[in-house]
Amino acid sequence: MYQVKTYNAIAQAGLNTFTKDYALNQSDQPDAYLIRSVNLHQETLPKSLKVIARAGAGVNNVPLEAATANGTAVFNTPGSNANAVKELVIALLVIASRNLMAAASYSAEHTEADVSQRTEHDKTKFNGTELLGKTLAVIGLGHVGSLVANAALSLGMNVIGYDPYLSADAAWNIAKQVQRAASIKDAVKDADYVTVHVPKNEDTLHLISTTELNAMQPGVNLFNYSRIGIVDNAAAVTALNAGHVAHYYTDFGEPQLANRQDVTVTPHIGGSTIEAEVNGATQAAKTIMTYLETGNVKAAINLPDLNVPFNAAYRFTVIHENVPNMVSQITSKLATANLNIATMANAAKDKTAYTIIDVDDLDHQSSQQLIDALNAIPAVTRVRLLSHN
Ligand SMILES: NC(=O)C1=CN([C@@H]2O[C@H](COP(=O)(O)OP(=O)(O)OC[C@H]3O[C@@H](n4cnc5c(N)ncnc54)[C@H](O)[C@@H]3O)[C@@H](O)[C@H]2O)C=CC1
Ligand SMILES: O=C(O)C(=O)COP(=O)(O)O
Repeated sequence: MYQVKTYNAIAQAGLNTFTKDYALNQSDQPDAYLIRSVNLHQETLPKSLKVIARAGAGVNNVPLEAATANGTAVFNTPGSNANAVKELVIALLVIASRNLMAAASYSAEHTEADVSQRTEHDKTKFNGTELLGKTLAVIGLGHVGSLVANAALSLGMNVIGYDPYLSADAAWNIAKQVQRAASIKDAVKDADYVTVHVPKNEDTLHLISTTELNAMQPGVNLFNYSRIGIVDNAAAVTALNAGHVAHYYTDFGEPQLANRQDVTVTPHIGGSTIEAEVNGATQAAKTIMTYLETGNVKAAINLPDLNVPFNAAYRFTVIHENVPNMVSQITSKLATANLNIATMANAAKDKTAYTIIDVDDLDHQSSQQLIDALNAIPAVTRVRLLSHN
């Protein structure tokens, strides 16, 4: 039985994906975590933990170095909630252009006596503009940004994108009318609306700060549905106070943003639709099962891709540092145990490497000795022995 520990509200339909070989929240020695936004940075990851699956996109809440050192694979569920974020950002573009928040609050305050005055006479206070023909800058054109860019095009907007690290797969999803900017400043200089869809990491902290805000034209509307800290909120408040930024919409509250007419904070609901939650939880559960049962890896955050059909009787998987002489050390331990290798594959990503070795015969008595010997190789962080049930 595999043990899975869940954090946050995980959609039941996703949890139902687990087969009868999986128990949920029954052990303090879990094989897997299935999480959303819980902050794991202060947690000590148990040695039993082989995999963390984040239902959703951002993994800034996961201590990636500690996970890698623990031999714990980390996955997210790319794209599972991208449509939810896209729809929210498009809604906010419409809200921004029509001054909808202020208009609705104004009408909500009406009394029977002044309803006619408020609905007809005062409507001139809430004239809006149209999105048609306006310019949207999209910073980050991955799963979310590409959908936002394409949807904005279909509303008749001019769309300028900036993403220096765009993957080939992501590029295929972007309509050719999206103009490509060479820098953030170029992307935002003519924009009426600027939206940011990048992961949070040390390179994107304060990606939008004073310099970038000053490069925008007065009256710009700014959207941060990525993460707190990607927009420098202190710089944003200065730009709002100066009237340079007209309105700031974000999914991430902070005291300095509170009680301002020119800031709209939503409570981190970008991915909070029934559909996105089911998609993410289902994808995460499948990822956990594939990794625990086969050791195969596709699109992990901290391990290389390695996909070997599991046809042999037994499989060793070894996570180790990406340093010379590892494969020969590993195979020499198998040779010492008199094991014949049926299939073997190895791949590396950054500082980490991963080796899969399939064998047909294994003497159970000596298998633990072999696992111990492999674990004793200094740069090895995790050894697993898998077999078909
Ligand atoms: N508010 C919410 O509930 C949600 C927030 N998010 C946030 O949005 C982020 C983006 O999500 P996805 O589009 O699904 O991720 P993704 O990984 O598909 O796309 C991110 C894109 O940002 C680009 N990028 C990275 N650094 C950049 C930089 N310095 N400048 C410009 N582009 C850069 C990458 O090349 C990639 O194309 C997530 O990492 C997460 O933090 C995602 C989903 C829901
Ligand atoms: O997927 C993401 O990165 C999100 O921000 C969504 O977070 P959540 O799963 O709603 O806590």
